[in-house]
Amino acid sequence: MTPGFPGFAPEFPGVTLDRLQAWLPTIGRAAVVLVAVVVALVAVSRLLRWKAPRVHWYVFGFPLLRLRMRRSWRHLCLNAQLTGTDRPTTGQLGPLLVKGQPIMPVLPLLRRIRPRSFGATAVILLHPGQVPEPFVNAAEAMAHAWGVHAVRVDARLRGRVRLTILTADPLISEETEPATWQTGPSPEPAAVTSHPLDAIEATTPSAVPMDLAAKVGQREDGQRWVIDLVTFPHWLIAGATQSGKSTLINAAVAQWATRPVALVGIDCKGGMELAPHAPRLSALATDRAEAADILAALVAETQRRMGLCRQHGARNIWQLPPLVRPVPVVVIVDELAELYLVASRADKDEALRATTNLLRLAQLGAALGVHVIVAGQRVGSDFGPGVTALRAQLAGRICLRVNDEETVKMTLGDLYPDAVDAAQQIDPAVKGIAVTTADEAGWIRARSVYLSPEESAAVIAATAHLAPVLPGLTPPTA
Ligand SMILES: Nc1ncnc2c1ncn2[C@@H]1O[C@H](COP(=O)(O)OP(=O)(O)OP(=O)(O)O)[C@@H](O)[C@H]1O
Repeated sequence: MTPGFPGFAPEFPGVTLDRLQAWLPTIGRAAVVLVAVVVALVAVSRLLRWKAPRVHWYVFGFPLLRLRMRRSWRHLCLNAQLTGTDRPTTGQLGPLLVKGQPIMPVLPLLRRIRPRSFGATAVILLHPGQVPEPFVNAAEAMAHAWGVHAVRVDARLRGRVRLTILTADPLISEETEPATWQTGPSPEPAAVTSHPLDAIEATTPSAVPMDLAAKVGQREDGQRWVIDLVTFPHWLIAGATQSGKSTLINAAVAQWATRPVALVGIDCKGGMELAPHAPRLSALATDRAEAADILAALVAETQRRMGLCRQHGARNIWQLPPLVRPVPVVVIVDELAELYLVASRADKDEALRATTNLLRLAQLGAALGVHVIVAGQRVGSDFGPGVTALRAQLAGRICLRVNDEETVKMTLGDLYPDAVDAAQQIDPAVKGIAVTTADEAGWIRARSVYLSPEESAAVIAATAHLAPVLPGLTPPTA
């Protein structure tokens, strides 16, 4: 019998000292190869991360994230109370009815983890009896467990929730967007999108609204940030001073200015913000008395459009024959509070007239091609009951950094309660970041493009001749 290695003999029969000595070079070579492979992988990973971050993400980052998600799923569900049960939580024990926590909780299924350029997406299948709310509340816990920047939970589908996993904050980057799309597409009104009103009753192919989408920045999921007046006819923009409100409005105006659209400015801070757009505006109010007059004239114009639609049996201006169809009007109100503030009896009447007409425009305007963009540093219930009625009409919401919780809640809380936290966490050091309405995603973070005052002025100068004249309104003297 071959002399055995005493310690090994019982556990590894056949492994002898001689054999072990014979294997040593092979084991050594295998170890060297293994170390070389690991070193090479680390080097390739670092190089890719530096030179081609996207390839690095697909080759290394995403498989590691998926592994982390799968491994932590059980603990995450247990700790964040995301589990369901396949047994009733109440039962009978002798004469007693007992209620308790399930000993064998059932995990919701984490499925379809797919790589995306911004991170990943996944779907969670809910068990019967589960609701999406705990998953929405657990978004922060998921982000921590998986070591990612943020997890967005979309709970609008039945029986499942969709996760958007962002590995890093794509909005914090030194790079600026190329100027080609900052200043808008060509002024041809040919580009069209479907209009929600046409789904109700479409008449002729020409009854399609003009493209009223302004590309104003980048969303955190990598898509363009678009303010589309066809999808959401009216918008509320809240942002503290120096948060990037004017820059955002400039970016939108630069896009609408290139199309046959009438732009009207209401800037009761003496026209300081909107005056640079004056050459392209069809009217500009610089105080509340002027604002009340302009808004009254626009209500009259809205009523005229109503009559026109009635006469032609149309449900919106896009169904009118092209020859009689009026141009869309975008009314930009900068500093909403200035319309509502009241210091005297005379102020009260003027404020009431201005704000009532603004509300009427928001109520009636959508189908008649009159759109309202309302901006302010603060939006509060102390403005009066009219402000919540106005807010109810403004389906598009944008919340830049603001200074008080009430403004965040007023801007987002009624439609997207789970967006309130995200808006409160906007970093004051990074300008132009906002939480915004996003058609298919509910809400999303986004950052506006930076359009310098010179670039903005150049677009206004180049498009000044396109400013339509509206009935009852006088264009501002530039
Ligand atoms: N998207 C952006 N990227 C980079 N810088 C930006 C962006 N948006 C705004 N800024 C910068 O932030 C500063 C404030 O922007 P802006 O004037 O638009 O803010 P605001 O909210 O209108 O302030 P105010 O109410 O005081 O006029 C400006 O210096 C501007 O250059």
